[in-house]
Amino acid sequence: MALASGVRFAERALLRPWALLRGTTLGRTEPAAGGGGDGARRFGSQRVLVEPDAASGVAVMKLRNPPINALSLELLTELVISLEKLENDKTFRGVILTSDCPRVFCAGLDLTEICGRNPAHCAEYWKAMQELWLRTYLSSLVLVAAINGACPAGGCIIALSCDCRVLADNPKYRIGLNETLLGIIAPFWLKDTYVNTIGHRASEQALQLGSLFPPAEALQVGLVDQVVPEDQVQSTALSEMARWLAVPEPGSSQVGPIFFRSRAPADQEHDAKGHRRPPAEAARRRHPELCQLRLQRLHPEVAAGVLGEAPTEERLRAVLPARVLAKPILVGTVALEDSSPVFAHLKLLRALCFAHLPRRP
Ligand SMILES: CC/C=C\CC(=O)SCCNC(=O)CCNC(=O)[C@H](O)C(C)(C)COP(=O)(O)OP(=O)(O)OC[C@H]1O[C@@H](n2cnc3c(N)ncnc32)[C@H](O)[C@@H]1OP(=O)(O)O
Repeated sequence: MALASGVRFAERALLRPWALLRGTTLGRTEPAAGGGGDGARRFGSQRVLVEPDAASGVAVMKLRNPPINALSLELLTELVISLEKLENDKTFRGVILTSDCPRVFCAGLDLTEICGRNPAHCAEYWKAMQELWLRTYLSSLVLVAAINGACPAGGCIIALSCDCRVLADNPKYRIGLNETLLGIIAPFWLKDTYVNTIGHRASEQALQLGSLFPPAEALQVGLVDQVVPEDQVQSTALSEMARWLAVPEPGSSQVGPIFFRSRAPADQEHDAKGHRRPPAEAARRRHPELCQLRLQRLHPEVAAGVLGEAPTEERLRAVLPARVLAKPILVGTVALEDSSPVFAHLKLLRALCFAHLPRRP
């Protein structure tokens, strides 16, 4: 009986997906029907505005770090805290990520957090960036990116870690991993996600060329799932969310991680008997290094001594404590062109990645 009514509910939801999301709008918050208004209360922080709707179990999270939503340390931290709060509240099953700044979804890393800053600050910053990735990539919530502006580099990283991407049809809103053009090579965990999303050859080309795709091309290559007129981005994101959440329990609470990682190799997704692994475990198998990051801290020796001097693997090995070196750590995640004076200080990133990311088994 319960099963039958659940199926009927799902059918209704598929026919009218937005019905699941009554009370939720973007840009304003309507009282949740029958919810006593509790779901309509906004919360958040200075740079992240959260519009929760308890009735639908969906929250809209808006990045609000004008003018371009650069990922400052504060924004990264506030995003992680907001996501954690929603994840810990079992009322919520989905989050729509969008921008509160006109024309820009997110400009990526805040380069002022890296250029000319001391190693300790860079270490803290890079760790925060990785934490955000972990929080989104391994999230048990369904994440939909409502991309209502330009979405380069770190902005694209956030979008890629979502289950679904809806992009506004504006030729100025380009999306992609353009790090190469800044002299940065994307970390391998990012490369893997690109490959999972748009395929091997397309990723190879896009990463090497630092391509930023206009909407039509982004859709064609599979980087986004929908391109819609700008004024329909939010409503489309809500419809997409409803579609994902319409999957009946218990699957629906895990549908994001399962779908997101379903393109991982079968041996990561299934055990020896062919049974599907829980999504979190599959993710950990696919990206063990991401999970280890939680346990690792940048060692003071690294922060203090090596970073500013164009570190090499050998020099890092000479400095790092033996227990860290028990696992080889060279991943070559970020390489930088010394010839670029603007980004000269970004060479710090290289050491940070070395220090944080163990080699893949
Ligand atoms: C492993 C590595 C992982 C990630 C790597 C990264 O994320 S590196 C960052 C890469 N980001 C970019 O390449 C984006 C560069 N910015 C842009 O393309 C444009 O600024 C953008 C986002 C399309 C917005 O264009 P718009 O015309 O609206 O603004 P404008 O270019 O005039 O910029 C306004 C001011 O913001 C400053 N700024 C731009 N990007 C960044 C940034 N990433 N970090 C810090 N500051 C940034 C820009 O210089 C302007 O400053 P102002 O003082 O007003 O001149």
